[in-house]
Amino acid sequence: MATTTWQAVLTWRSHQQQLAPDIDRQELDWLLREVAGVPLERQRWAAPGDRLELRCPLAAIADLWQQRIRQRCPVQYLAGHAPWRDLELQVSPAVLIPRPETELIIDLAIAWSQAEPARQTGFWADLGTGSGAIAIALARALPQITVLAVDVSAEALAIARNNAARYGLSDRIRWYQGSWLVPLADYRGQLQAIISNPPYIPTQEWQALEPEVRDHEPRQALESGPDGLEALRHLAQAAPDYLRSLGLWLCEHMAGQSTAVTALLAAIPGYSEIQSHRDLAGRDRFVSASWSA
Ligand SMILES: C[S@@+](CC[C@H](N)C(=O)[O-])C[C@H]1O[C@@H](n2cnc3c(N)ncnc32)[C@H](O)[C@@H]1O
Repeated sequence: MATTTWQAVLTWRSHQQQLAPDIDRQELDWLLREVAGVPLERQRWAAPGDRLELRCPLAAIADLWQQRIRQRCPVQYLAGHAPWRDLELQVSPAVLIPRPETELIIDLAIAWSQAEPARQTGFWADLGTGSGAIAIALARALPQITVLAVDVSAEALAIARNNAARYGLSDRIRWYQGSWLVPLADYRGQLQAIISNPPYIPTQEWQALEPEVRDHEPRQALESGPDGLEALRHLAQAAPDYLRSLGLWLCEHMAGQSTAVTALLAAIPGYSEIQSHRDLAGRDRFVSASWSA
């Protein structure tokens, strides 16, 4: 704990903002709130001399801010957690920082499940679980399902397990390390739904990403071959062996890949009701399909 005044915090904040005029000032405020516990929303009612108890000295936030500026490290990694839907998830450079647009995949899955009570049961797979965001949100929204969460990264799975434990979901999610559906051989023909936000960035575009992403987030969470479709192609081809009849295939993809992903599914006999879905910015970002054995 550290004691200071509002005036000291606001003077310090203005100085730190000037050190990095190109970085959105909300990122510094986020660190002040999330790491030091500064209640910035109360600022307008505070007098300059009012005292404030901080969780850590401002010097510690200054160190983090320097890492943000010099190393271009995302603030979520510096704080060690990220907000996502109504969750607060532990993150580290071993996992992708869960993105706001991915929140919609949960709404799409819930909407599908509401058409029939039977869909709200059984085994649902989250392939490439990362921080566990999708697995945890699905388990919370659908209390009768069991989620099978897979990732190739053991470090990511350790973080995902911690996150699930924090929400009391350890007995609702089973964890598997391995490639996509390979660890789920025991569930062939039984999956109610396969949900995934796989890597989908073409190799050339990965190289051109901003340093916050390219130099800090795991490459295997982002890049997926020359056309960005390697993982999605594999998931389209492998899923039919694992889905039960009328099961759901639902994946996120990059903006601009919608036609290619729907074509991948349409080329495989048995997929029907192939649909594109938009994110809140109006871009096609998800494809769903029903599998008929
Ligand atoms: C785009 S991230 C998604 C993470 C998380 N689901 C989310 O939405 O924030 C893709 C994830 O797929 C995992 N992954 C990459 N290749 C994989 C493979 N062959 N099998 C299983 N998981 C894989 C990565 O480790 C990463 O966690």
